[in-house]
Amino acid sequence: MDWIRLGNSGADLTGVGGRLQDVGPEQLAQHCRRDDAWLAIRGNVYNVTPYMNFHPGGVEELERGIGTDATKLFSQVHAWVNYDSILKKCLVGRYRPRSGEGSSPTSPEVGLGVFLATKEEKEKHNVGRNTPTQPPPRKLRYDWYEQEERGSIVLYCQTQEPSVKVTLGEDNKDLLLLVCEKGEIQSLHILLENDIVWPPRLIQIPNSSKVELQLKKSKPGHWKTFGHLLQENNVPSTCLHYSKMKVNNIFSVNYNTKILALSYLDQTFSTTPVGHHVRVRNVFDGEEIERCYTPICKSMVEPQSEEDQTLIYLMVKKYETGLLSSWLASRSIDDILEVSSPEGSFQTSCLINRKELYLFAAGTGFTPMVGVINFARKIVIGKCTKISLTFFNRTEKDILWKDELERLVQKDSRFTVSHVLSEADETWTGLRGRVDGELLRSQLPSRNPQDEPKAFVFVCGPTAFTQLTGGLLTVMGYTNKDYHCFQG
Ligand code: HEM
Repeated sequence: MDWIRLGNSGADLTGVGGRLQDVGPEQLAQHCRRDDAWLAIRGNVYNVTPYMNFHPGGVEELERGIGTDATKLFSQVHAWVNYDSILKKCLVGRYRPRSGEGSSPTSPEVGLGVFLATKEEKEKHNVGRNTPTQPPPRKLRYDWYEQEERGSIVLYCQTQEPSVKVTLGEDNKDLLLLVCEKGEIQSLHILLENDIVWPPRLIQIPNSSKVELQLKKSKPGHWKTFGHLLQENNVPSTCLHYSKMKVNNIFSVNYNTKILALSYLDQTFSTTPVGHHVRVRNVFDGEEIERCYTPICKSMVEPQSEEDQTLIYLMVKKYETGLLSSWLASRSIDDILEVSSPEGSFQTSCLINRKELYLFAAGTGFTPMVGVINFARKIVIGKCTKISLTFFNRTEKDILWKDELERLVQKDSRFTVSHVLSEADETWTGLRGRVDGELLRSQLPSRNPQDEPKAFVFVCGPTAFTQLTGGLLTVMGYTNKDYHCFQG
């Protein structure tokens, strides 16, 4: 709490005035003292000087990483720690290893979190400007083809699950596409040849890094061209950007949990990569409080409608002592919320050749599993043959989406669910207890280091649950390449 308070105090925790900059290895190495300590984790450089005395593992431990790219060390010790959230006020900029090793350098204005900024903001900040010393930016490759009723823009991305934001102007012709991946935002701003109908449909082609945006023409017919390109940009991105979103619909899940369907205020929608989360923030008595939520889908069984795609679904559990969660759970339709762009470190590439997925979730730690299950079910090449969810809750009425999970079991024979209750009543015939070695061994085969790895494990829940499960997995022979812990 003291650390959060310090972050909200307005003090400059970056030590450099908050202006984001590129940092190379030499500059990073100069900040290697307890009273002037920077370190890099997953491409971002943080000033950890003010965090030293707050680090739960102690000053000496944190000192082992300072002045260096501490990504490996950090992951070895506690890959599950949500460093980007804890250190967000300490962000100095992007880590730029020697030329050839990393991506292109940054111009100062790029840290403006343009991914979810409006076109006006983008123009105002001229985010695409490059200084003459910069190498040419990697451009987003795309293709276009059409049929009588529809046109399609195919984007060739770098990863399988990029974050994509689509905005259509009021004239229904002015189309802005923003693709955010690997710390960069690539944009295409197109004035289409003719009007289209909102919303377009975004399809992530399974097993490929291609994304297809299907545009429904307002009037069927042949277009000579797809329109003309107004601007294309590539800018590094390090910051979150908050957008105002409206509560479009509310669905009850159980006695203390709801699903809020949120929409942008204009013709915009965005996708969240698997396992990534957004933040919702609000100010209470002058203090800003935020909480992370992993967007889910409306249903794991029913196909997604075009409208569903334009909405962000958040499963919100009301915690009696949680200021933000109680506030969020009491929102009504048409209320406005502030929601961040997606963030997270999970990459679906770790699932390549893993045919069996074992998911261990406790309480709302279930929400990242929804995206993982949906993604795994879509894999065509190197298909998953087993998706096993072990879901820990206190009582039967706490189980989230119990019916939906049952429906999925009926629909997809690869999917199984085992519920484990810690405070079950006498009528409960399923598993009881908390996570321990015996329970884990009953749900998951041990990993033989001689065998080709075929299983991948996901864990999400409260910190104690995640830590304990992570430790038990290690005992069962799983290495940190075989499992991923989402922050609970
Ligand atoms: C890179 C060098 C780092 C090292 C060697 C290191 C080491 C450690 C160690 C040994 C612990 C104690 C684990 C235990 O008591 O079981 C710990 C805990 C912790 N560290 Fe770090 N740490 C590093 C960086 C960081 C950074 C940059 C952050 C910040 C965001 C951080 C946040 C935490 C947190 C939140 C815990 C408590 C974890 C928990 O209880 O699950 N650490 N660290």
